[in-house]
Amino acid sequence: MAQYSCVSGSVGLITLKNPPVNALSAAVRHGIVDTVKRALSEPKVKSVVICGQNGIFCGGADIREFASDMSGPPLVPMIHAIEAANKPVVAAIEGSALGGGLELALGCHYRIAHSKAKLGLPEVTLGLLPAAGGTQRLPRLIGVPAALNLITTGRHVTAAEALQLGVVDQVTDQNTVDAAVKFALSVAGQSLDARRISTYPCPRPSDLDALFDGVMQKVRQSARGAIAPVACVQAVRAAATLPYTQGMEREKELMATLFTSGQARALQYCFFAQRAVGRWSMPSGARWDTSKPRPVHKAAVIGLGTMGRGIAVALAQTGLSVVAVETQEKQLMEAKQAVSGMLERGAKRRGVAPALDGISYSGNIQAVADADLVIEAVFEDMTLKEKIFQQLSAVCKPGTFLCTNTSALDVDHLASQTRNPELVVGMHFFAPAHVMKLLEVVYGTRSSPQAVATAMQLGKKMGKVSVAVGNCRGFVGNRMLKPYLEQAFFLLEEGATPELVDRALEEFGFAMGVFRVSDLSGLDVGWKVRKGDGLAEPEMATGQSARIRQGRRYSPLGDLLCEQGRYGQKTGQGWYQYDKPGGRVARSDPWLHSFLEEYRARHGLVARRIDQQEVLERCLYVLINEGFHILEDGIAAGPEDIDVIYVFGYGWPRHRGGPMFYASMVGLAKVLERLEHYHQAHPDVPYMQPCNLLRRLVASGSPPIQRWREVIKKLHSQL
Ligand SMILES: CCCCCCCC/C=C\C=C\CC(=O)SCCNC(=O)CCNC(=O)[C@H](O)C(C)(C)COP(=O)(O)OP(=O)(O)OC[C@H]1O[C@@H](n2cnc3c(N)ncnc32)[C@H](O)[C@@H]1OP(=O)(O)O
Repeated sequence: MAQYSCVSGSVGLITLKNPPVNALSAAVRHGIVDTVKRALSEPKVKSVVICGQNGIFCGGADIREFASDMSGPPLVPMIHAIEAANKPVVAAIEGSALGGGLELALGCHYRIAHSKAKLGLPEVTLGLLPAAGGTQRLPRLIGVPAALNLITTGRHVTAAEALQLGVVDQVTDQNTVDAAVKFALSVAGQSLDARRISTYPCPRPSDLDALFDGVMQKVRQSARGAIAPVACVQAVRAAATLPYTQGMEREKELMATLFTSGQARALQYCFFAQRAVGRWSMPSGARWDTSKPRPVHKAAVIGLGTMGRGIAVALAQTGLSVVAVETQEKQLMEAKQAVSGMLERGAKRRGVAPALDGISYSGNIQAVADADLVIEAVFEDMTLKEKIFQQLSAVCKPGTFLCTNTSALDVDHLASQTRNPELVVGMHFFAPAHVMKLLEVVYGTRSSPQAVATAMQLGKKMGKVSVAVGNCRGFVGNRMLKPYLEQAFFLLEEGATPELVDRALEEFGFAMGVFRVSDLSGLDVGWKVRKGDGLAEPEMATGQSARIRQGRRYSPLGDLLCEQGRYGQKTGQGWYQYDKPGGRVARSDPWLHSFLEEYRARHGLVARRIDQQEVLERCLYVLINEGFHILEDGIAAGPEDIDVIYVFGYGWPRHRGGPMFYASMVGLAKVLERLEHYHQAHPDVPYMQPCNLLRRLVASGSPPIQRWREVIKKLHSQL
């Protein structure tokens, strides 16, 4: 709703009220229409101020309404009526003015923002465009290049930048509503002819075609198949080339296409999923709202390799006091320099002072004794980690939380090395740890809710999207990755090439296909893991047994490349060739193709034609199938957890909503049918047998993803 009052004798004050972000629900839009009418009709009112309650102007259209009820006054005529008013209307912007919220402000004649306010048109991140005149008014106000930047990226700008761009007229450090009322009094009675943005001519850059062609090319490249950024460029082009009313028609047309697209649904699902993962729960019944985190003032990192350095930087950037420990002297010296450099570069980018003093270094594990929380980040070597956890348990003050940055190892086993297993959790960061947004917080069978709550809160403080998951080999992300990678190897055995597989995945929207990513991260990483699992033994790579390991079909292709010293980008050769070790441009490698042909001949395999559809179905559906197993096992509490992990940690295209959402869009019955088909065609290929939960969901009529938790709950209660 919107509340109306008359203040300072002649100012109509309209306050938007819809906690927590004053989204423009039908009730709020009704409220605005009614209160604006009232303010304009009351003779004593000479000017109007629109503000939002609780320190936030408006978070935009109510996204929840998009999936249900779109009745109520539409935004476009509502904003038009404000702009057409014959009394000055001033927007008092505190907190955020985003999306429809900023479009409402652009319909006002003046905008005054608090210095801490953030403004933006983030619709593109929801698969939409600013369709309440935003694509037509903003370029008229701030010019085409700046408007294109804001609308196609959806980035939020500070009040200072908004002032510099000309989005707002004034920035204040004082009470924004008071400042706006004072301003409204000062402009009462003045002509509004020059204040209606829709009447401005759109500044037309001389190189208009070149500008739009260049932007469109860039946008298409980075959009990776997302359609909203492209539509945003088309809408701004309409502003630059058409009269306002025709531009508005074009905006509406483009919005209609986006609005009904699966991409908008996927991106809006992601928006809510990202928030839902914060409301974590554990099978024990412990939950986010009943588990209190303990404050962390001092944190420590053990091991300053690539991961440890990134974690130390991310911790220091939160303002915590950090102790960084590395027992190898040379590595410690190098790490000190590297961490300082990373902190300095990060601070420069953010325009703040580097947190160099917040971090101290030591070669001795004793230095972590008074830390509130320690993150172990040494090599993935269980024996080494066991030793460190035994030492930490002896050295640390009582109550210190002990976390491991393992990407796959058993958190319960590490906890069993300590005196207080309830204080142990996994904190699985993704490389580079100071950049990547994802954090898997892994609870073991004995982890206390407080330990989980503390790790989740610390993750949030570090700017991470933290997802609480159960303990199993590979947790959620890497457990699902395994069948995906294996499937890609099997496809090569059957006749595919790395180029074909990668092209299919990149056209689907991944930034890089599976083989390019493997080359980038280093083929030796997986090789080491497979060796640790007793799979990649060189003597096994010949004869009949080469393709059967531990009683299961296995492809040794990755191991064979590593035996040749082909570790990927860093050695200049892997699934592709590079111009030099460390080179970035991947080229098709004739050696690799001959190697694959020889391999197939040696094993009596006849190459067949494989199309992109098969690549996608086999790689993605086995990954999804494992996701269903993870839900069935209770390792992830809901599909949102899996989807957030894949979008933020594994480059899954956001506009496809994450693997589980994608499955729901494809149709669960179809996913089941294709898995059954491939399982029958390749009975020895692991991971293709459809999961029980998937069958169960299909049998219950393929309910929408929001209702899967009910089916899972029922399934668990029957076990
Ligand atoms: C043929 C069909 C044609 C259709 C024509 C339609 C014409 C429509 C015309 C115009 C359309 C305009 C589009 C929009 O305006 S889309 C919305 C754009 N706005 C945003 O993207 C902002 C989203 N919100 C945020 O970025 C943040 O929430 C922020 C406002 C910065 C506050 O952040 P923070 O303090 O961290 O709080 P949370 O993010 O945790 O949010 C708190 C809860 O509020 C819920 N929320 C937030 N924004 C919205 C919203 N716009 N609508 C509904 N709900 C919202 C959020 O989900 C949190 O709740 P919960 O935890 O329960 O999920």
